Amino acid sequence: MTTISTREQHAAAPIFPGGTILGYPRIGRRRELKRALEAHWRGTIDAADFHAAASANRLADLERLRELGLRADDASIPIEAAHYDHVLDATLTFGVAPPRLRGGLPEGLAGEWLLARGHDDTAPLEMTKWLDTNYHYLVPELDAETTFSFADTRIVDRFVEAGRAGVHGRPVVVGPATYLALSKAADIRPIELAERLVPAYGALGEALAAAGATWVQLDEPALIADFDHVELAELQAVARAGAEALRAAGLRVLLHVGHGDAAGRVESLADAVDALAIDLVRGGAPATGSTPLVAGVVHGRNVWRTDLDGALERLREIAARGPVAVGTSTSLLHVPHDVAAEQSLAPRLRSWLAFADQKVAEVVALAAALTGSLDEQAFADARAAVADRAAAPGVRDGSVRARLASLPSEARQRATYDERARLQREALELPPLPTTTIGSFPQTGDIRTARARHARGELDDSGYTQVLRAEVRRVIELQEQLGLDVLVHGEPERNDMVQYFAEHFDGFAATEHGWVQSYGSRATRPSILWGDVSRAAAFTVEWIAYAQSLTSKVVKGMLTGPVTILAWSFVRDDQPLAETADQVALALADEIADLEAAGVRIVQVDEPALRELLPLRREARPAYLDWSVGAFRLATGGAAPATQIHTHLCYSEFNTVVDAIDGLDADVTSIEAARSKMEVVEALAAHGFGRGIGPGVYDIHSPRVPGHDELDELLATATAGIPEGLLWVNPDCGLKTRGYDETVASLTRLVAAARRAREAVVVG
Ligand code: MET
Ligand SMILES: [Zn+2]
Repeated sequence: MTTISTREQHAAAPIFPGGTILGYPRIGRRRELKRALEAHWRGTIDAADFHAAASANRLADLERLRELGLRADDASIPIEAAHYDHVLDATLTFGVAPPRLRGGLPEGLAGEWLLARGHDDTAPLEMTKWLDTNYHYLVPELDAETTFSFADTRIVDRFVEAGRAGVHGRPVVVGPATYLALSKAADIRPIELAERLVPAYGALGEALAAAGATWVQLDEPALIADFDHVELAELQAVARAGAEALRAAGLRVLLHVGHGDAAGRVESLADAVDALAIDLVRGGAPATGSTPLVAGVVHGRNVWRTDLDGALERLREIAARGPVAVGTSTSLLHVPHDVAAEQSLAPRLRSWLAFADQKVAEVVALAAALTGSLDEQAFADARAAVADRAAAPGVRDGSVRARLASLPSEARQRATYDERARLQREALELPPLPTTTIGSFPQTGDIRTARARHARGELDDSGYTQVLRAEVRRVIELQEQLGLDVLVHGEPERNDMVQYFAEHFDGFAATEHGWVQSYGSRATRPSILWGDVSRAAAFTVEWIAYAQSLTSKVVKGMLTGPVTILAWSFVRDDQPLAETADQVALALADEIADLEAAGVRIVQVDEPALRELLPLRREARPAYLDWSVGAFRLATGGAAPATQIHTHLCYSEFNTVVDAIDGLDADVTSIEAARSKMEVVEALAAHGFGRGIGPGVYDIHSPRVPGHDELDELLATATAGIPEGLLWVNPDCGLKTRGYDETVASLTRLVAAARRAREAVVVG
C-alpha cells in the first residue's frame, strides 16, 4: 500500500476551496478587546482576566467566521489577533528590544505595554500609519547591534487555541521585508539586518509546524510600495528568504501582498511560495504560472457591496489561466464588523453596504459559484443593490456640480504671504514664539455622558448646549490661567473631528456601531460619504463665537480639512477622489466665510491625514499631491489676507511631503515632531520653509508629562532650525484622549519652556 504524505495531499487539492479572507477586525463586535485592555490598564482586571477576555474575543470571532461559511479544517481562517498591534506582535515574537531598553524590557504584558504606551521616563515606540490606512502601528527601533530570536510564542499559542476550538487555522505574521522596511534605525539601514532576522522566522516556523500548522500567512505589503531607503529587489530578496525559512520548517506559505497593484512586483517570488494573495480591486493579476492566486476581488477596505457578477467574471478569467481561490483585497481589519448592527441607517443606504461579515459572505458565495454552485438569490440581490445605488437621488446633486464647474480662476489663490503676514501681525499682536494647542481638550466622562443622554433623548438640546458651554468656559479659563497665547474652544461638541463634519454635511451618513481600530484600544467610527457633499448652514460658528466672547485673547476657529474628511470616512468609489475632495472643500469654504463674518481672526484647518493618503507608489504621488493640496487651497482660498489660516499635520513622517506642506500655503503649520525628536524641522529648514511653523514639543499619545529638560532640548532644536518670527510652541496634537491632570501639568511646562526659549531668543 502506498502512503502519501500530508504535504502531497494538500498539494493535490485546490487551496481554500471555500474562499478565504486575509484578516478580520480584532477589537470585537462590541469592542470587547478595547474594554478589556482599558480595564486592565486601569487595574480593574488582572493579567489572567485580561488574557481570558482577549481569548474569549478571539474565539467568538472564529466561531462567527465559521458560521459565515469559511471552512474550519483547511487553514482558510487566518489566525491573527494582536492585543495591541500586529507589528508589535512581530517585535515581541522576535525579541526585538529597542536599543534604549536593551536588557531592560520586562517580561510578558508589562513589556508589551511599556513599548506600546511608555511609562514614567520611558517613551513608547513611535507610532505611524500602516501603509496608506488609518491604522497605526508601533515602529520597531533597531540599530546595528540588534539581534533577533524566536522569543515569544503568542503566534503559536493562538494557533493552538484555535485548534482546541475546532479550527485548523492559518497563523499570520508580518514578513521580514515589511517588518524591516517599516522599522527605524539610527545607524544602519534596517533592511541590512535581514540576515539576522530571517533565521528567527525559521524558528517560528518550526514551532508552528510542531504544533500542527500546515499553512502560514506571510504579510508582505511592503512589496507593492516604494520606499526612499530600500530597493524593490532588496525587499523581494528578504521576502523570499523569509518564505524559504518557513517552508524549510515544513509549512506552506501564503504570501499576502494586498494594498494595491502587485503586477510586476511578485512574479519573481512565485516559485518561493505556495500561494500569493493579491489585490485585484486596485490591480491586475500577475503571471505566477502554476502558483495559486488568492484573488482579492472583494474590496477589503471600503464598505460597498461587491458587484458579484463582475467579480465572478474576473475570477473565471483568472481560473482559465491557473489555480485560483477567492479572497479579499486586504485584511478586513479596516472595516467594521456587521451592517446588520446598523438599524438606524436609512434602509436604502444600508442595502448598498457590506462590512466585514457581509464581505466574508460575498467571498463564500463567489467561491461556491466558482466551483459550480451559484446562489442565484445572492447574485440577484447584489445586482439590484449596485443598480439602485447608481440611480439614487442625492448621489448626484446638480447645484453642487454646477458650482464646481464654474469656479473662478482665483478660487485657490490667496494674497502673497508677505502681505498676509503684515496684516496678521497688526491684527493679532502676538508675542514671539506664541503658544497654542491643537484644538481639543480632554473629553471628560461628563461630556460623553451628556452626549449619550442627548442622543437617547434623555437630555434636551438646551440642556446639552448648557453642558457644552460650561465646558467651553472652563477650557477658556484654564487656558488663560496657563498663560497660552492663542486659545481654542476645546471641541467638546465634537464626538470626532470627521464625524462631526459628516453629520453637518449633506451626502454623508454616520454609523452607530461601525468601529474600526485606529491604534491599540482606540477605534474610530468612520462616516459613509455616499453622495454629493454640501453644507446647509454654519455649524461651528456659534461655539467659536461663544468662546471668543469669554476672553480678550484670540480664539481659533477649528475645521477639519477635505483630505482628512475623505481619509477618515468610507468614501464613494464611483468618482475620482479629487472631485469628492473639491465638493468638501467648497462646503468648508462656506464655513470659513461665516466664521470670518462672525469676527474670527484665526481659522485652523486640520489635515492630519495628508500624508496618509499619499500613494504607496511613487508614480502616483504627483497627481495625488496636486489634488489634495488643491482641495485645501479651495477650502481656504477665499479667506481674507488678515485672517490667519493654520493647518495641523500629525501621525506620519512628513519629510517626504514638505513640498506639499509648502503648497498648502497656510500661514502657520503645526506638525507632530516630538516622538521623532524634531526630525521634520531639519527637512523644513532644508526646504527653506518660510511661513509659521509649530513643531510639536510633546507627544500626546501617552499620559507621560514631558520633562523640563526634554522640552528645552526640543525647543533648542526648533529655534536652531526655524527663524524666531516663524516659530510657534504647541503640543503634537489635540488633547481629547488625555486626562485633565496630565494635560494641566504638561501645558504648564510647555508655557514655561516657551518663556525660557523666548528669553533666550530675545536676549541672545
Ligand atoms: C488628529 S489631529 C487632531 C486635531 C484636532 N483639532 C484636535 O485637536 O483634536
Ligand atoms: Zn493631530
